[in-house]
Amino acid sequence: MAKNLNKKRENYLNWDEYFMATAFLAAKRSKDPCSQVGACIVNNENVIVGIGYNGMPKGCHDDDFPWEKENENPLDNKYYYVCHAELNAILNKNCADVKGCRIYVGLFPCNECGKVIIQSGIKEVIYMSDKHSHKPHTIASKLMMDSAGVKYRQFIPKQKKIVIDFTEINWNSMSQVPPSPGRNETSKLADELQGKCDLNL
Ligand SMILES: Nc1ccn([C@H]2C[C@H](O)[C@@H](COP(=O)(O)O)O2)c(=O)n1
Ligand SMILES: [Zn+2]
Repeated sequence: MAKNLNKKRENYLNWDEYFMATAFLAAKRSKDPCSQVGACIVNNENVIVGIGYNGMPKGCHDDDFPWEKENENPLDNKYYYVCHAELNAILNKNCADVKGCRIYVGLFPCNECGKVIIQSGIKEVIYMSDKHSHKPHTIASKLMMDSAGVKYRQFIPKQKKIVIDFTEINWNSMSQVPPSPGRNETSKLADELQGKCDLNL
């Protein structure tokens, strides 16, 4: 299918999709075998000012602390140790403060993160899943946010998946389709280079 190169692309990501996808990408860094959560903080100019994911504190090695969740000794479960994505995103901020910012996060923040969000001055939470909505830590978090005037809303994706394809950058600029399947990567790459640069490989 030929691209119309005179017109603006229409299927670009909107801001919510872009920032939620960024939070989900950050979650891919998590070592938690059960739940990978990412968070992305954005200022009023739609600039990302902090990113984080759930993980062990700095200096507490991933291999030395437990990832279990149901051990009868709480010291052998992850919960006392792991830093939540929202906390890490706030602590990782690359500006003086995050006052007036919004935070995109995969899971609705727990009460502890709710407190940190409120105290940091973040004004809006955009979350993907509210699967723990019935649990006291989520209810407490919402009670505090309601009282403190922190807004929250669920992100409803228009599309279920956003694909990142590292080979896309090599596709022919006149076509939206990837190189035809069934040939090895080297010959596809040669075709692309020839089409773009006429190198006569
Ligand atoms: N809003 C949230 C909720 C949870 N997390 C982290 C904390 C743990 O690493 C994991 C939850 O573990 P599970 O009980 O599902 O095994 O997710 C977070 O970072 N932010
Ligand atoms: Zn939390």
